[in-house]
Amino acid sequence: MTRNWLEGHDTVVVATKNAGKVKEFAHALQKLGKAVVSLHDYPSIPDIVEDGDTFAANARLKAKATGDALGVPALADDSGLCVDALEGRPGVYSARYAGEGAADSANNAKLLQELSQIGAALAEPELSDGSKPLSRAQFVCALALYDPATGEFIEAEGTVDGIITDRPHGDGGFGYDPLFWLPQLGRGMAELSKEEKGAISHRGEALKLLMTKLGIHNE
Ligand SMILES: O=P(O)(O)OP(=O)(O)OP(=O)(O)OC[C@H]1O[C@@H](n2cnc3c(O)ncnc32)[C@H](O)[C@@H]1O
Ligand SMILES: [Mg+2]
Repeated sequence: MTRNWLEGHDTVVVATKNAGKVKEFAHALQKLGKAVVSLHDYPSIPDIVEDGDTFAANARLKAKATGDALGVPALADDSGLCVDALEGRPGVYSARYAGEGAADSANNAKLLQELSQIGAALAEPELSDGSKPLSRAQFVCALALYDPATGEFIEAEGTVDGIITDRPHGDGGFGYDPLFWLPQLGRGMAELSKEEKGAISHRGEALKLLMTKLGIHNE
């Protein structure tokens, strides 16, 4: 176990420009009495090039660039969707699947279009609303917490398995959530509250592991 790097910090810097991630971290860290600030609060930090080959490498890049710029510990999240029928794509390219700066809606449309092009279909019954299960998939989240004072990282990774369906379910969450069905719950990821998503998601799992590594017990 490492010392608790967040001790003495009422605010955690999360090295992200993704508003959906900010909301989820704010919700989770509020329970520890910590507020969250993000790259939206530091517009002078230059755009960080995410050119790592893995989620973990990109999370380290974002945490280091931000922590070094601000001189305080920074937490970064690199995450994405790995779809079995697409041999793990879009993976680390999830944010720019439909092009640089693509909106979530464009990425979701591209996912359905590619799966339809290759005729992806799971040999499983339709859902009760008639939507079709197209492929197994996994959300992955790599977290890196970086301390600029020592150059050290603490890292954690989480995953959640699900199924991509041919139509959306729910309008909560962000990103690919509307197309991600959780057969184990019989609900879509975008149908879950923040609390429910945090309890089962890739990000929730990674965060729990990170907190354990920091010696913080959050239950
Ligand atoms: O790099 P930052 O600034 O953190 O923001 P980003 O949106 O670019 O984040 P990533 O580079 O980690 O790319 C993650 C992609 O995967 C998607 N994604 C990540 N977590 C997700 C979740 O919990 N639910 C749905 N989609 C998710 C998200 O919408 C992005 O398209
Ligand atoms: Mg990104």
